[in-house]
Amino acid sequence: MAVSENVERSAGSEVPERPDFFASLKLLMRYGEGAKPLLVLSAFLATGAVVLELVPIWVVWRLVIALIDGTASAGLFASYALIALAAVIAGYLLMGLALGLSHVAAFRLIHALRLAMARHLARLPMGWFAGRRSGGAKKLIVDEPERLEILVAHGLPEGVSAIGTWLAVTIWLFAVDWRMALAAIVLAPVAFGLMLSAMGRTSRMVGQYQAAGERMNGAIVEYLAGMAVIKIFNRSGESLGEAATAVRDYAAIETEMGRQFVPRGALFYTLVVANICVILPVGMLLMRSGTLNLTGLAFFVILGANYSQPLLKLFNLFHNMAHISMASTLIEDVLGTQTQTDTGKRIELPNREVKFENVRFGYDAHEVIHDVSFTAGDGAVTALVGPSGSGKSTLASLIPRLHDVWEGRITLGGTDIRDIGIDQLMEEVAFVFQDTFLFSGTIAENLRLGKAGATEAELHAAARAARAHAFITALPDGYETKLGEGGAALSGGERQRLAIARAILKNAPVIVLDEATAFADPDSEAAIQEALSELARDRTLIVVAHRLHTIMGADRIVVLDQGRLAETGRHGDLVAQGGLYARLWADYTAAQAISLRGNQAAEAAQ
Ligand SMILES: Nc1ncnc2c1ncn2[C@@H]1O[C@H](COP(=O)(O)OP(=O)(O)OP(=O)(O)O)[C@@H](O)[C@H]1O
Repeated sequence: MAVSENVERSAGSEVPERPDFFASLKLLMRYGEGAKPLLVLSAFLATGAVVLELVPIWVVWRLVIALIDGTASAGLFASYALIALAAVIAGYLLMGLALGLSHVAAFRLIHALRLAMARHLARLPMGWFAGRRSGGAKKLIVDEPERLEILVAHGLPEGVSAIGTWLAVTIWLFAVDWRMALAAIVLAPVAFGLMLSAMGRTSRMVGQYQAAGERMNGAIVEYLAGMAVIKIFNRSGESLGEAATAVRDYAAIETEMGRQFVPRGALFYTLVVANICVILPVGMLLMRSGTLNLTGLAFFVILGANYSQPLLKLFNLFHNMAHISMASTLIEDVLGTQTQTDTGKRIELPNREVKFENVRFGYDAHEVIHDVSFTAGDGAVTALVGPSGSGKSTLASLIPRLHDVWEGRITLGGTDIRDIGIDQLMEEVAFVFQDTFLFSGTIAENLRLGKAGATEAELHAAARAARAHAFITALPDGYETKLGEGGAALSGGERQRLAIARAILKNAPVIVLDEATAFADPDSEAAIQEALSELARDRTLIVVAHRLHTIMGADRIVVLDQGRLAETGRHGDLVAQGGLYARLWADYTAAQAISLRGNQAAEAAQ
């Protein structure tokens, strides 16, 4: 039990409170295979560029010395000007090249991360998805890796070169005069201390910021997705209110983070370039004492006052570091979430009998399936029935391992489904959902999800068997008709028949069918029943049944009551027993009679 339970429980949508400042580096080491050499080269080139940026400052210093010495001439000025110009142009080119490389490296890393996340997500338990609003999950997978761009494309080359150059020049300054060098660098630790404290303050809020961002994305996606219901109930004001509040909360946190960062951040900015205020008085004192000459002072005034400038390039990086680290922490969390176990084994199965043995399962800590055992015979039709919320859909979802059982086991042909490789299990079991999901794309593309590379003849045969061919060919573009997102252009019955055609194409020996609760019209329902009979032929069919007349001929009916097995048997025997099924049947036939009378009354009125 422990493993699956942990998988389900670790799958929630918790946002960590604080970021891990080393998370980005860990991701880069693990997923940056194609990016690392480019980054090293880029940092190298960027260091060259920053060194070249210092050349004009050195040139000014040399000219000042020449002026002091009285050796300055027009030729000297011209040649130094040329050196400065060449350095500026070369620096510009090197920096361009460095940034070009670092951007390619960033895109490679982001690409590798997205791919790794997409692969990983496909193997996560469904509980992970259920715990998130779709907008929040989209933000996590699409937006968060993007944040690494600032770090990799700008932060690393500019940061490494800035710190490298700063250190090299610091050593140079100390080599010339250690007292003046101390005066030049004394403010730097204070500036960095302030910056670290600013980062610490923002990092404390970044968990809230992230959660607010997920809430905002979720609220907006839900607002747009629920537009039809909102309009019907004329509730646009209130629903917009919820989305608007989420946006305001997000903006408020962002503003507060800015307020926390800016005072210290601005002071960092000021102190980094303020060392001239220390260099000048210390230099004057040393000159007075006769231990520093004018050229020495000029050196520190010109070079010492400017050499911290490259560190300003880190400002933007520092400002964003909490967000970048949080994004990396979240990505690490996703990639570290335990996936479903997969033995990868292919097992020769003697038959396709599905057996539940003392199965327990629940969501979060709440158990909803209690010790259920039954057998769905090979090639037989087994129906799961029970009052709403009794656990029918949950039980069905355990067969293709949308979730793993907590206790007990489910076997297919005598083998625990967790021992069968996921690829094989997916070939063995087709699942037709109650809410049929159709991707935006053509009908043919949607059908081919059942069998990649299926020929046109195969598509048509499956669609005919699913009683879908006629309505497909009646569409203007036939099988090439494009469906809107989620297949919005088709009726519920048509979507269900496409899903059945897809399952027929897949030709899996076990079909799990979560029967749709309502269909648009009796014609459509009759067509679906025919399609289902085709689908069930020679296959093990497990159907979650809502309309009991459709399963009167089932080989076995499994009746659930609040997650427990209440009774099993065939329709006639169960009705005769007078238990829960008999009551459900009585309610169902009474409801049918009422709707029949309603229809007759409507017809009579016409
Ligand atoms: N993703 C989920 N997270 C938490 N609880 C869930 C989830 N899905 C279902 N449940 C709960 O599990 C129990 C069984 O639900 P399930 O949907 O399996 O019942 P059902 O018999 O199929 O219901 P219906 O006939 O209304 O579709 C219910 O109490 C339900 O609230």
